[in-house]
Amino acid sequence: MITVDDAISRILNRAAPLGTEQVSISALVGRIAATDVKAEITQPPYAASAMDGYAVRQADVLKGAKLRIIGEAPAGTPFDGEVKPGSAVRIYTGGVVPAGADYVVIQEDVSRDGDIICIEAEQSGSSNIRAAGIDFLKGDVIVKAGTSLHEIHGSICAAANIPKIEVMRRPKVAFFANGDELVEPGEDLSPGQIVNSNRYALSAMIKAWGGEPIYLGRAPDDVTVLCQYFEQGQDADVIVPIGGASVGDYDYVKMAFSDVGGEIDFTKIAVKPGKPTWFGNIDKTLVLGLPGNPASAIVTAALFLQPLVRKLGADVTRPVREIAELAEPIRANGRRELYLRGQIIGETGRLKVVPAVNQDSSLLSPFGNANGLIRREVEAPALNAGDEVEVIRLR
Ligand SMILES: Nc1nc2c(c(=O)[nH]1)N[C@H]1C(S)=C(S)[C@@H](COP(=O)(O)OP(=O)(O)OC[C@H]3O[C@@H](n4cnc5c(N)ncnc54)[C@H](O)[C@@H]3O)O[C@H]1N2
Ligand code: MOO
Repeated sequence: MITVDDAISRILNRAAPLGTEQVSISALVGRIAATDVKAEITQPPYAASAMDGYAVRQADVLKGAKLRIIGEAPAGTPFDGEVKPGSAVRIYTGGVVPAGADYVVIQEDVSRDGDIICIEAEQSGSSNIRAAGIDFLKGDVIVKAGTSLHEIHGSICAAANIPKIEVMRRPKVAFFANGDELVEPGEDLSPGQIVNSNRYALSAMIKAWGGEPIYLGRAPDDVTVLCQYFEQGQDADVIVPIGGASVGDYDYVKMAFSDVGGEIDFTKIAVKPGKPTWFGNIDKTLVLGLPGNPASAIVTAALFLQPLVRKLGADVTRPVREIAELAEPIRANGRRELYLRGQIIGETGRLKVVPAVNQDSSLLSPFGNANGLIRREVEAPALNAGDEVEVIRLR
């Protein structure tokens, strides 16, 4: 058996970031920028009025001054003359500030009589003009390579006149559930059957980590059929078989894996839950086998699949260990690194964690509240409420 840290390094040593692809700016959320993105234009492209009013020369804006309107500059249609002393151009928010003008007096501060305006209020403070380029200049880096792209980046790129950008390719993660006992949610259960629940958490987690989950289906305990599942997954970057990882007479997954030419890297990790987790490759496709017990599948996915998916996608985010205060006492640990499910509450720096009462690796209900894991080293001593532990967030 290898340690958790060894397993993570061995997995990551085999993984290099994948290539890049272009996506429309309407589909960039959650992707990782592959290159620096430089603005194609200056924004705003011209000095623009921030208010509805009159573009004038600042030297003219004295209370009581009368100015003659010589034209208008609505947004989209610049005025092509020049504002000379004593004149004004009717302007609207977003309109191009005409030559000669360096101030916009808001319409609330003037009275108008035909072509003449009179400045009624003392002017001070802002010119109400947005200078060209106050957002960014042509050629500025508006998104750095490696940025995890969020909801607003589409608008930032659009404003910079960029309709498509280069992002890292999403790792394709093909996964299947193994076991004769499995049926899909909503089906009737015959004696001995159990609902295939792992599929849902796995699919959502892979997506959340920036991967593209591809569910291959439910494979029976049959080596020939399992071989077909591995073959179907070979276009993916990673194949994740769930279940059949252990040593039972019906745990056929690794048999099928070697029948299709798979090479094992390791077969067991000193971790609880998740001991039967195994890793290898079929040609260029990495294969990470997870145990079938639901809590084991979820915890091992978070510990081992997450860094793999993120590294393939060039996402530098990794599970972070934080310190939290125990709300309940916990027992001494044994010979495997232990990950207890727990509810992390409070703010960073003052976290508390409440361990789930039952830590059996078949249980899903504790995850209703549990949002994280308590990490316990091999042979760690019993701890009391109030003692500090390391925690890792699941969500
Ligand atoms: N003699 C030994 N027995 C077991 C060992 C061992 O070292 N020696 N390891 C145990 C550990 S630890 C684990 S974890 C389990 C995992 O075994 P498998 O990966 O082979 O998982 P299965 O046997 O296929 O299933 C275990 C359990 O989980 C249920 N299951 C499976 N797939 C799903 C799914 N998609 N959705 C919901 N539930 C699923 C399955 O019905 C079983 O109840 O092995 C121990 N045994
Ligand atoms: O290690 Mo298994 O994953 O405890 O239940």
